[in-house]
Amino acid sequence: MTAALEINGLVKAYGEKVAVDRVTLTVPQGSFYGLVGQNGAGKTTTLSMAVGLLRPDAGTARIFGADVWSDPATAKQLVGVLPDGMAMPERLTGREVLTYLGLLRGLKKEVVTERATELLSVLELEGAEKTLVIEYSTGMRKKIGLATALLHAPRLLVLDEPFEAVDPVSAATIKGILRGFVEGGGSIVLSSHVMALVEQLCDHVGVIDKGRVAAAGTLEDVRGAATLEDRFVELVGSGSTAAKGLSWL
Ligand SMILES: Nc1ncnc2c1ncn2[C@@H]1O[C@H](COP(=O)(O)OP(=O)(O)OP(=O)(O)O)[C@@H](O)[C@H]1O
Repeated sequence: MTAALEINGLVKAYGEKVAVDRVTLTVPQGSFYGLVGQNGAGKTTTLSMAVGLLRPDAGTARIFGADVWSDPATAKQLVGVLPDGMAMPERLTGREVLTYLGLLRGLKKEVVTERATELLSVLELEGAEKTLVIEYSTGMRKKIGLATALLHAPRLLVLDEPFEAVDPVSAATIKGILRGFVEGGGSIVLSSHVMALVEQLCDHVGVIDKGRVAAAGTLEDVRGAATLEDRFVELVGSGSTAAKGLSWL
């Protein structure tokens, strides 16, 4: 079966700094894939290249077999993306953003209106329907970003830290939406720092450390008999060093 997302040998350097160093990962269809790594490990850079937002120095990314760079129209129709620090038209209301992006995606006006109403309601943004995005809180921005990712009913969702700054009630709603999406045959890749969340939601996990894949596979294979957090610290960390400083505190 064709993978939902297949990235092969992705490389990205910013000047001397190699942010992503030959990253190869396969996200099987129907899987809920968690990408974890420390701050600056290269998750956002990897995901940006995987969905065609950032051109790699080397390597390929395919979404259901469609190359993101040589066949972007096919690839981008199949994917919904929540980028990190999403740039949005800030002087539009949430509904206007959804309408604008839905029409750009080629959806019919009635379909956009119906889906926008439903998304704003499910994500509890109806109250902010008439508010400009520039006035949204960080969590509300995540939610409207998620709504834009879902609007065209993609087969793959790529979500960069979707739960960051989202309150627990909204997080529970989003978890429900994402689980339902996978149960309905969709595939998801999300990045997160929260191991418990990845353990709770995901069936596959990839650990990125200093731009490289430190481990990848099913959740069971990666964590073994340990918790994901213990395994993660074992793979990437020297966690105790932080505690040695700050003697003045
Ligand atoms: N536009 C840029 N210019 C220069 N360096 C960059 C740029 N974007 C990212 N980097 C560097 O590339 C590395 C990987 O960053 P990236 O944002 O991909 O990490 P991350 O795993 O998503 O981190 P976090 O968990 O903190 O969001 C970091 O060292 C970062 O400083």
